[in-house]
Amino acid sequence: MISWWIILAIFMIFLIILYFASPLITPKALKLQSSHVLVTGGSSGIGKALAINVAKRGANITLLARNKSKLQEAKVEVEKHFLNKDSQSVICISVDISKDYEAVEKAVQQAEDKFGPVALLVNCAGTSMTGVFEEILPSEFKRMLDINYLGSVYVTRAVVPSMKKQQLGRIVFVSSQAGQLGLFGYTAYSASKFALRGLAEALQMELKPYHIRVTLAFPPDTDTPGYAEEQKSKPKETHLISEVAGLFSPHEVAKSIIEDSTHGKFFSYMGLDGYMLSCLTCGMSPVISMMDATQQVITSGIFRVISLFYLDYFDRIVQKCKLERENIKDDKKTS
Ligand SMILES: NC(=O)C1=CN([C@@H]2O[C@H](COP(=O)(O)OP(=O)(O)OC[C@H]3O[C@@H](n4cnc5c(N)ncnc54)[C@H](OP(=O)(O)O)[C@@H]3O)[C@@H](O)[C@H]2O)C=CC1
Ligand SMILES: CCCCCCCCCCCCCCCC(=O)[C@@H](N)CO
Repeated sequence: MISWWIILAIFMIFLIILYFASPLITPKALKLQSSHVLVTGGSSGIGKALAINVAKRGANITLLARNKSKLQEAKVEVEKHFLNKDSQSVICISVDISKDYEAVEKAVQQAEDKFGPVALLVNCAGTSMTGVFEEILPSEFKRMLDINYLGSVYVTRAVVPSMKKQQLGRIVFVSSQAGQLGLFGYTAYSASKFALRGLAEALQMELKPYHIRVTLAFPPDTDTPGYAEEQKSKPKETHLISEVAGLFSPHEVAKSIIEDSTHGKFFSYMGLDGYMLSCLTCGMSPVISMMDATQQVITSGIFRVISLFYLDYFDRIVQKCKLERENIKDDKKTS
């Protein structure tokens, strides 16, 4: 009996050592004061909250999006949060990141001419759509990939050369919890967000020797104009399933993304479900903190067991909604 207590005590001491040793091996936090932060999709929702967060940290900010008046409104709002009004500024560049690589490269060049090489790039521009697979237009699958995946490739491709020269930088890809597991209604969207994972994992291995760190963020449902738009056509199943993880504010999501990326973490997640999902789907993602790696090793078995209960709950939602639909059809036929 006593030997079990000794093993437990050794294990606890090991965890405590890891906890204190982790900051020594994780990269130092990148200071954003006076540096150049480029946020795609910075005119709305999570992107705008990210811009506000880095404005408070003293950064110069480039906002990239298509709609000029929305960009201008966001600029005015972001400027209100400057740490130092005399030395900081915001520029807006209107470009569609999903279409023409040359146009994206020109926009990035224009931003770097003004503020110097990008120190932190946040690929946040994106869009979502939900629906039952066979009811989604084939062109929608392409649109999701063009904006959510290729848009991030293009901007990152344009930023990396100068970042490599500086041998310093951070790159964030905003995926989603729906980029960690596939759910009813998200066939087109999830695929585009899963694609970002392959990109982020491969790219981080290339950029690590240049002291550039890549972060992959998995936000849960977040209260933004994009989310409000998504609600309009969401199947009931998708609604009931995603309700499980709750609704977060864009500012809390932005805060955690900036904290994690400035500290060079590979995963950025929110809430208990986010923590469990990230441990469970860690795969062969890079190890930045020994503390995180230990938690992944210890928890993955038990989280897999918990996930089976979640999956069963989701399957029951899908079954219940199917029956409801069939009953509605039958009622219509008989009436
Ligand atoms: N809200 C949520 O529940 C969650 C969102 N996410 C992800 O976070 C990101 C932001 O979402 P959210 O804040 O809700 O979205 P919003 O719709 O509120 O904002 C999207 C932003 O991206 C810009 N954008 C869209 N398409 C393009 C394009 N082709 N070229 C350039 N800019 C573009 C928009 O500006 P404009 O239209 O003017 O171009 C806008 O600034 C997305 O990638 C989304 O998938 C992830 C998890 C949850
Ligand atoms: C141990 C296992 C734990 C499992 C927890 C599972 C929780 C699943 C919730 C998924 C929510 C999907 C959010 C998508 C958000 C998004 O990207 C859109 N809103 C974009 O607009």
